[in-house]
Amino acid sequence: MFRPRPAQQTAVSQNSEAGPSINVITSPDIGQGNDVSTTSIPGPSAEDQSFVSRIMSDNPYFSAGAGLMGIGVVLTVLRRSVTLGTTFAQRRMLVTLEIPSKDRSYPWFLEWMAAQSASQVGKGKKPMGFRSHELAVETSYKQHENGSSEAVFNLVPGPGTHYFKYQGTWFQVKRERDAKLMDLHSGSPWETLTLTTLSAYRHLFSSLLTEARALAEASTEGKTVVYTAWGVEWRPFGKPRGRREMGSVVLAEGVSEKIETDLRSFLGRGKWYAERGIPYRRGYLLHGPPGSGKTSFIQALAGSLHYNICLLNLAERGLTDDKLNHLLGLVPERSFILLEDVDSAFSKRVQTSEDGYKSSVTFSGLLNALDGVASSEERIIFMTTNHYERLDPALIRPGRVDLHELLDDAKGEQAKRLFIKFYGNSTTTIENGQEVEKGRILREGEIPLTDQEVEDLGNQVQKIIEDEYSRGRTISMASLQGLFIRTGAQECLEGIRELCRPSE
Ligand SMILES: Nc1ncnc2c1ncn2[C@@H]1O[C@H](COP(=O)(O)OP(=O)(O)OP(=O)(O)O)[C@@H](O)[C@H]1O
Repeated sequence: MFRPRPAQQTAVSQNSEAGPSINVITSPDIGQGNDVSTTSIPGPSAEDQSFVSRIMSDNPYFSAGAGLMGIGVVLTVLRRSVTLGTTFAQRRMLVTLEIPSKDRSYPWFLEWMAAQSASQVGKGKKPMGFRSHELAVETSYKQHENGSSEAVFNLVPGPGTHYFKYQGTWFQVKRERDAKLMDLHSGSPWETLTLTTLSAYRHLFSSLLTEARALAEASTEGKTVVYTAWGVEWRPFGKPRGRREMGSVVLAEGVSEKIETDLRSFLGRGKWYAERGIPYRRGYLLHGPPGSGKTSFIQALAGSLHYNICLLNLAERGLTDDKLNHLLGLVPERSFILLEDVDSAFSKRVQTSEDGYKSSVTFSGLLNALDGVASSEERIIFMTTNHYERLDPALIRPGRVDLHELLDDAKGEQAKRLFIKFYGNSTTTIENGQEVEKGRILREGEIPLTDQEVEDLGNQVQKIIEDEYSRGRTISMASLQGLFIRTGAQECLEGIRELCRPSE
């Protein structure tokens, strides 16, 4: 039976060693008998490559793609090595210092940079300046001897990258502002300064920061810094103020000396307190009518002892017992804590203020904060009030308030001393921290009085005040000061009686 034979037959067989191979069975022309020849094509392993390369060399698209891919790989490797190399070099050769805006050295550094460029400008040189196109302005006020002040504009690096040279070495400063993060206390955006220089000069960081700190301290030297509470921390309020000389606050005889002596003796007894396990703190309460010199005296006393003042307003919005406690535990060194008008802080608390606000410091919270943890750290608290009678006895018991002192309306001899301070021929000022006697500056058209004339007029002032006092009328020291500023020595005598008021 005739069986038609396929002209060509393909079969796949398993090549035991080299994997599957394709056997192509080709038949010779019909009529040439049954001769069958078999050709074997190699499998994908060893032979695979020649197969792939054949396809690639035969196909121009494949070969071009492979070429491009190769270049891409090489470039990626190169790029990566450059990045790694740079990072490595940076790590080995450069050093960076980060100063966040929360750190105390942050304003010091900016002030230092401003001072560097300003001092160079002053000398008529090119500003030291930093190489930059992004500047920010810091305005400060310079006080002249005659009391007038002038605004000084200092250019500091704004957000961006800047370069400057310090002790012959280049530094890069990057000032970055975070648009999303905010300093909740100051309300200003979170910022970071990053200083970079060569590793070999890393020691210059500390000398640069030391210089910046010294500059900041020099600007407060001989001045009193007033701190106020910003959230849970103390921040300087305005520029440091020139010290007020003690003699400029005229109190009734012996009062000033009594408080000063008490405080000085306390300051020298830290060891004594520690040995007995007594908390090292002292409280003072100055009470009396408005304008009797309570705040002025505390300022002058702080200046004379080279102390600063932490001013706390108990009725402040957002102040809670916890915050108060925290703040009193973090008072900057050599500072008095000043609580003004302590009475009103608590009478307001019961009521609600006009805008419906209620402060959340409680009376017991204040007592706890005043007592604090029994610490060996020095704590000096001054409180003032116009209404002594309204104070809760718990607030002013010994241990919380150790010295109560009345600063009253003007007494006769007190008014005379103030008069002589204003119209006498010499006046005391503070220069380089020292009290210096100087001739008084006369106002325009004023004829100077002899010492005897000043004394006689002073006696008359004393007599008027005593006379008024016997009639139950008094005048505050602040009103007298105002009168002496406005009028001449003779003229003021007439004005005193008018300013006297029935005493409360
Ligand atoms: N005893 C004083 N000697 C010299 N100046 C005084 C005296 N008392 C008040 N003054 C002047 O009056 C002004 C107000 O004084 P100060 O604020 O110290 O008074 P105060 O007693 O704290 O008033 P208040 O109770 O209203 O807070 C200041 O400019 C101060 O110079």
